[in-house]
Amino acid sequence: MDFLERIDIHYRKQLPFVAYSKPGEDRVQAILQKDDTLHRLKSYRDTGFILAPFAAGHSTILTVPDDLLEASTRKLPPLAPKPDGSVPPTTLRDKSLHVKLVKKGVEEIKKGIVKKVVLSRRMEVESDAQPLDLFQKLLTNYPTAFCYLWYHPKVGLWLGATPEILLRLQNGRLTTMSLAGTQKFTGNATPEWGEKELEEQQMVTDYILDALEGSVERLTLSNTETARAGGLLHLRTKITGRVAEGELGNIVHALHPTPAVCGLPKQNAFDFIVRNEAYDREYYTGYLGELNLKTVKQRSSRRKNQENQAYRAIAKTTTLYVNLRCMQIKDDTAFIYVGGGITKDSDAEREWEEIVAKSTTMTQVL
Ligand SMILES: C=C(O[C@H]1C=CC=C(C(=O)O)[C@@H]1O)C(=O)O
Repeated sequence: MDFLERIDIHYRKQLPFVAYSKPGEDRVQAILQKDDTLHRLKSYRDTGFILAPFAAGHSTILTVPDDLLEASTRKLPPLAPKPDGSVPPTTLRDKSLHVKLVKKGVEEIKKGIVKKVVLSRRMEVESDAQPLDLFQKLLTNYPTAFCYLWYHPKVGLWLGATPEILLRLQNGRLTTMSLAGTQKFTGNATPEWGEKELEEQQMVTDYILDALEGSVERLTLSNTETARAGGLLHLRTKITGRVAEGELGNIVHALHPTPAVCGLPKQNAFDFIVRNEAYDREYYTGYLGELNLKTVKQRSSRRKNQENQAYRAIAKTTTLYVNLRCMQIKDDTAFIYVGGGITKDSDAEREWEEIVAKSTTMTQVL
């Protein structure tokens, strides 16, 4: 039985699982939990796959690695999106509400209450697509993103293709990134950036450095570069350092939510978001990924089994991604979550266009 079939059977039995592919890797992995217990994360020493919300109103969920699967993405049948399948699910009402929200955010900045705030919305599209087909399209379309399909019968079904890593920790070496600023990719992978985007991204870099100082040694920054994410480009600076044993939870809490998804100062931006966005972000702009897991091949000698290799955890690696460019599927509706960083120089119309462009990462596969 192949990788997709096994996941499909698990999903039909309404049992929790997550299937995912890391940026640039040509393999897809899955963690299957054998029963439908809702495990909440107790400690950052736990092992499994976590899905954490933006705000504390929802739980951080741990998918327990009862069964681990892996396959080569090259062996999965590629599913390309429909060429005309990128109509953004927007209405005039959506637009006017978002423009109003952004203008309110800019006023808040002018009053000096916040310096930056990330404002988002949830768009709805009718869809009867099969989650596994959507996941395959994500894999085909966004090989440089972290693509995932996450399911728990007591929580719901989420999927996405995010360009942003929250952190990676392996053998005491920490990697994170400051990712912000957006423009459409129009063929030039190294375009000019405006002041607004440069400033917006610098704020994220400064925040991360400040948050990590004290708990991370030998902090090092890469040059700031342009990173492509589907049809979009962002500014990215990679940050690395050394971390002592047992610091993971503190580092996650110091980083999340970064100004790439919340704002500055953090608490004021957070309060503004909760009071004004008028919907619940749930797991959008939260984070997800492997916690203290390292998978190592136990090669099967039987050839027909080679797609479904079994794995066991032997060393501790944590790789968490920020849950961006994602959607939640409920019955026949896909809820697409998108947002953008607002600074004093934001133009509300342009901010609207930016989130419409971001929404096409998901609408293209629907
Ligand atoms: C909040 C989102 O993107 C963040 C990450 C990269 C660029 C962003 C921006 O340019 O605003 C956002 O900070 C989103 O995609 O919903």
